[in-house]
Amino acid sequence: MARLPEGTLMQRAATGLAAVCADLLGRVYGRRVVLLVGSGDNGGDALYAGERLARRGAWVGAVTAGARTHEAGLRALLEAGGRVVDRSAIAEADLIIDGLVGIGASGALREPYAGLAEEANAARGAIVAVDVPSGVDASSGRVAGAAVRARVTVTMGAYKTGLLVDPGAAVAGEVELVDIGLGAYLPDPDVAALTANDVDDLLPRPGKESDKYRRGVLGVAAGGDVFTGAAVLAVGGALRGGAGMVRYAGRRAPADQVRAHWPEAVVTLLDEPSVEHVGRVQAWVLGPGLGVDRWAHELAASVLASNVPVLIDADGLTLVAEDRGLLRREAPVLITPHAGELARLLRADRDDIEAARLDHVRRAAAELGVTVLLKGSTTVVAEDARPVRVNTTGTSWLAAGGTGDVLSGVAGALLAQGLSCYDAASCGAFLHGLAGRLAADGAPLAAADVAAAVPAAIRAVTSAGP
Ligand SMILES: NC(=O)C1=CN([C@@H]2O[C@H](COP(=O)(O)OP(=O)(O)OC[C@H]3O[C@@H](n4cnc5c(N)ncnc54)[C@H](O)[C@@H]3O)[C@@H](O)[C@H]2O)[C@@H](O)CC1
Ligand SMILES: [K+]
Repeated sequence: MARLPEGTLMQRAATGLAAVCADLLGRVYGRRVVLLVGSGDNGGDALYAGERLARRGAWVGAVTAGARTHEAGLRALLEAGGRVVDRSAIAEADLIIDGLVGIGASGALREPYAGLAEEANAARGAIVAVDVPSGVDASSGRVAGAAVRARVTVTMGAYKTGLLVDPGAAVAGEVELVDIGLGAYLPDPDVAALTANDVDDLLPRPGKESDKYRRGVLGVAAGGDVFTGAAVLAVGGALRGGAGMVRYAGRRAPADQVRAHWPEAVVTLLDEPSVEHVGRVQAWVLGPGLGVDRWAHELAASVLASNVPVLIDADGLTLVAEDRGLLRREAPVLITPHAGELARLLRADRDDIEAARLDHVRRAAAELGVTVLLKGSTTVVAEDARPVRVNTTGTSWLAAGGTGDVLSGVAGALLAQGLSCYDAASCGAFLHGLAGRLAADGAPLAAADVAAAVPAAIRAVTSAGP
């Protein structure tokens, strides 16, 4: 890269930041903007953006929080008519620019930074965070103490992992990337996100010589006398996810429900907890609504004794948490826990997992020797020696009963069609998240709607274009 004059990157960052702020304000002239300025270059970005807004007629006040302040940035702000103010100005601001700390932060916010973050959160003005919301660890999404809750985060040069992974993602608001001329991505080699084009490339498509068997047969061992719906939803997800055929195996009550909802599925009523006579499948989904009694345990053992990939979810995870020996098998295993289920599997604390999802999903993959899809408001997929894939689709409306059963069906169908656990999990999460958005469209959804929207999600990635 050719050498850039010192400060060029910061000027580009400030220009992008000021443009986003001006958009958010609508009219700049006469509006009150307060800058929270830390001692590093993150504060410098805020000061130069403040200079630009002051030149357009905004009232701009800087609250300087550190022992030092970016000297040239402060001079520029003062020359443009801005001023240094005390923290009481925060409450009256129309817009607050958070330049306390960026990627140079370490550990929980110290005082006075932490208190300023809380005051900004309590104020009426919208907050624009510079690079990352202060208090969020840019490389992991960890929040160790107080953190700014931003309306918009303007991030420089690259999407930081901490903006994609909770709890950081939850406080970042909308994320706007400013290209400062370093290329759009400064790759963190340990984290990746699939795009619609990646998913399009990975998705299996039926060819001329395909028949239902060659397209992939998925076995579903799910549902019990209590949770019959889980079986219906998992089979629905599997059919919409492109399995050539779905074989359902289970007890009377869920089997009757599956038959009634899905005449396409081949149903085997099990008298014994064994799948020996179910017929050939290329992969299994095990666990949604299955129960955790002795019968369920034996059925799980029978499924896991097969030589095809198995996706384990829900009650299946409770069963393997009690008997980890079930996971010892040759063929691949994909587990799809939420934080509580992973806590039981790792004998860890649920809150610790929520606070450091990347660390725990990596640990689970390494310790259990399986592929792990950790569900949550950001879903992450880990496999030993591969980058963690962070899912960028999804919507909070997906936090509804039964959506996880649909996900296991969709990802299971991709496994049966020959994708690896890693690709099936990450493509499954992508399509499921997108289907959730399409189904919700700003309003509550039911899990069955998500399954119904999976084909539209597949069409959307196919037509996304290169
Ligand atoms: N690196 C680059 O190429 C560019 C960086 N830019 C900006 O520069 C930022 C990074 O600047 P710096 O490296 O100066 O670091 P920061 O400004 O992110 O933070 C470092 C300062 O914060 C203090 N600090 C660290 N942890 C703290 C804590 N927990 N509580 C209170 N204070 C704490 C440190 O003592 C240090 O003075 C980026 O986030 C971005 O905003 C942009 O100007 C564009 C170009
Ligand atoms: K910041």
